[in-house]
Amino acid sequence: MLLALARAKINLALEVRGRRPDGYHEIVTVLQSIELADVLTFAPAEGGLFLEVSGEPVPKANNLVLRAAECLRQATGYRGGAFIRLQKNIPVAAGLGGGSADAAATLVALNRLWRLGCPEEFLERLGAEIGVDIPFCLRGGTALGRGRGDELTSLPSLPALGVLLVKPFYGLATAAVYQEFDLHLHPPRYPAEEVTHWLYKGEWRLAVKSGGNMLEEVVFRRHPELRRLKEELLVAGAFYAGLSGTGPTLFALFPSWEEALDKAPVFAAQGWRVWVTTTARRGIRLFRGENDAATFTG
Ligand SMILES: C[C@@](CO)(OP(=O)(O)O)[C@H](O)COP(=O)(O)OP(=O)(O)OC[C@H]1O[C@@H](n2ccc(N)nc2=O)[C@H](O)[C@@H]1O
Ligand SMILES: Nc1ncnc2c1ncn2[C@@H]1O[C@H](COP(=O)(O)OP(=O)(O)O)[C@@H](O)[C@H]1O
Repeated sequence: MLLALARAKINLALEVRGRRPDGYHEIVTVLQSIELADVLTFAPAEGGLFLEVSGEPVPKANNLVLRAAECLRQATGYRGGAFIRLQKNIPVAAGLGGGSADAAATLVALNRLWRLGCPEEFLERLGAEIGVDIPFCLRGGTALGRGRGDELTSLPSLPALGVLLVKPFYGLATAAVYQEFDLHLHPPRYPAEEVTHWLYKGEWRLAVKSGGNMLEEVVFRRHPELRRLKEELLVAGAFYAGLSGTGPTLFALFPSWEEALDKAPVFAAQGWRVWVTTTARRGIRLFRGENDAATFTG
């Protein structure tokens, strides 16, 4: 049996440079892994792929875990199956890349469980066909994403900073936010370039403070409560506060986990969902466990 931790991501910066002929958007983004993670277990099975889900509500049908497993089987011609359990801790449709993290963990774990020996680059390419954030979730740490967001360059790591995640009870669909972005004119901004510049200089404080997300304006226009929330997170002393991906989660960066924890109750008391975590240097972690295939209910 294998156990995998699938870490979520935040976007320290996100620039949208325009639409591509393939319908996607050309973006430049700085992606950062965080310790908030889903937990998945994998055991061999005959006769197909079986998934059990607990925790945050996410549909089983068309789940990215099953999509990733099926893609790996098709790409390699492997015939065996797996029992997979997903304990969903990362909120869904939140801008935190939870589904991509699960798909990435599935590719890594099944590659090991099924002894396929696929190289990392192969898994990254396969992952990119399923979702553009999957290559980053495989690699983890801090990285610059170009193109659709899946052409990656690893960047110097941040120290372990405290991360306060604050989310409303609704989710937002990625495609809908990008579509809405196209309806408006946006002044060009280059936060990803700035963050990257300061990270290479070893100035992580300046790096995180120069972050920004060009999708924020369209999301804030429809959800002015999120604009106010961002202001309050900054007033609470965050180095930086902003929308992660297409949202609706806002993240705020603090010098330590304790300081992020200290601020959390204020926002929880206002009725937001909150999580306290830290930045992470890795994406997926794999552990070998006891063989408990027999205890699976499938
Ligand atoms: C915005 C970001 C930033 O990291 O993350 P999330 O907010 O989704 O977490 C990513 O660009 C999303 O990543 P991901 O959620 O994996 O996207 P996909 O499933 O591949 O694409 C969903 C849809 O979003 C739109 N899309 C996605 C990426 C991109 N560069 N341009 C787009 O226009 C397309 O309409 C696509 O069909
Ligand atoms: N394992 C999974 N975890 C989360 N979402 C999933 C999963 N499988 C499929 N989905 C679907 O993918 C969509 C995006 O989910 P998610 O990755 O959580 O959001 P985001 O792209 O905002 O980071 C949702 O509509 C959800 O129903």
